[in-house]
Amino acid sequence: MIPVIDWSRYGAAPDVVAAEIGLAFRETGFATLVGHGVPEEVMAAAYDAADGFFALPAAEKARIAIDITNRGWAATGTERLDETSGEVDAKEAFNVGWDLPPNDPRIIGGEPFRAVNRWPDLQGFRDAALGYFDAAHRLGVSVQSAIARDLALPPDYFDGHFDAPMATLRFLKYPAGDGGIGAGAHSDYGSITLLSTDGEAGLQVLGKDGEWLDVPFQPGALIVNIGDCLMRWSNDLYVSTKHRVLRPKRVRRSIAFFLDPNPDSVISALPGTGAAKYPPISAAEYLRSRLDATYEVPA
Ligand SMILES: O=C(O)CCC(=O)C(=O)O
Ligand SMILES: [Fe+2]
Repeated sequence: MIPVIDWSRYGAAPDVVAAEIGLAFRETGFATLVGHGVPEEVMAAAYDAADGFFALPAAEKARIAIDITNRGWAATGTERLDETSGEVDAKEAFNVGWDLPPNDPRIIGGEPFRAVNRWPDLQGFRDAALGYFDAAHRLGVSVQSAIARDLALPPDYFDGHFDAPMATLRFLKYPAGDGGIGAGAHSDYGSITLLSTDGEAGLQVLGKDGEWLDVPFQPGALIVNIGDCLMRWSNDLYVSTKHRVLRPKRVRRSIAFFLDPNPDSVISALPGTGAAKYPPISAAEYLRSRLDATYEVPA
């Protein structure tokens, strides 16, 4: 069961809403957010931008192919989210990262995951992508503050961990097909993920009994789920749950926003979560290790 949480109540009743999302993260790691504050027109503009991009000729998209900084186009067949399966994912994707100018000292200094974004030559694309990125980032920081409350930490506990984060906005497109896998079974890598889908079925979550359950679609809502970084940070108090996308009957689009901490954030058991089960690790090191495993598609 994935609970539906009306986020517009968070301002007036922060502790109540924090307890609701905390419970969801302890039980399944998934919730559906309505009243989340990402404007409808921002979401619509992002879908339009994504459609425009995916319709470009492959040669055009290949000019901004995904690189070590996790920005750009991932062509169909270049990813395998289920590292144990022999199947590659039938999807294509485009990633936008934390936006910086080329002369930013963090880029010049070689900080991990700091880079300029790779933009297609499409009118309005950059504004639409960054508009969605900013709105999702704001919501993500607000969800992190609820997590702090749920864990009896000061509400601003995470602020310094997400003010220049390794966040990735990812446009996804799954081609229509007959059977097979759109995105292999996986748990996400980061702290939290905010996911919008276009209503075409396919997303499934692995239940505790080992059965795959369809995630119900709610127009305009955002699915929020936690990733392995937050599971580790919370000393396994929260659970990141496996999910997958079946190859859809019709073309399916979705927009994911992966919120990973600042690169130099140290991920070690949060105060009050008991004896640490894992050694400390920097958020950048953790993300790198997970991305490397996903992209290691044998020839
Ligand atoms: O497209 C979706 O609905 C889910 C995608 C997903 O789970 C991911 O990219 O991590
Ligand atoms: Fe995922």
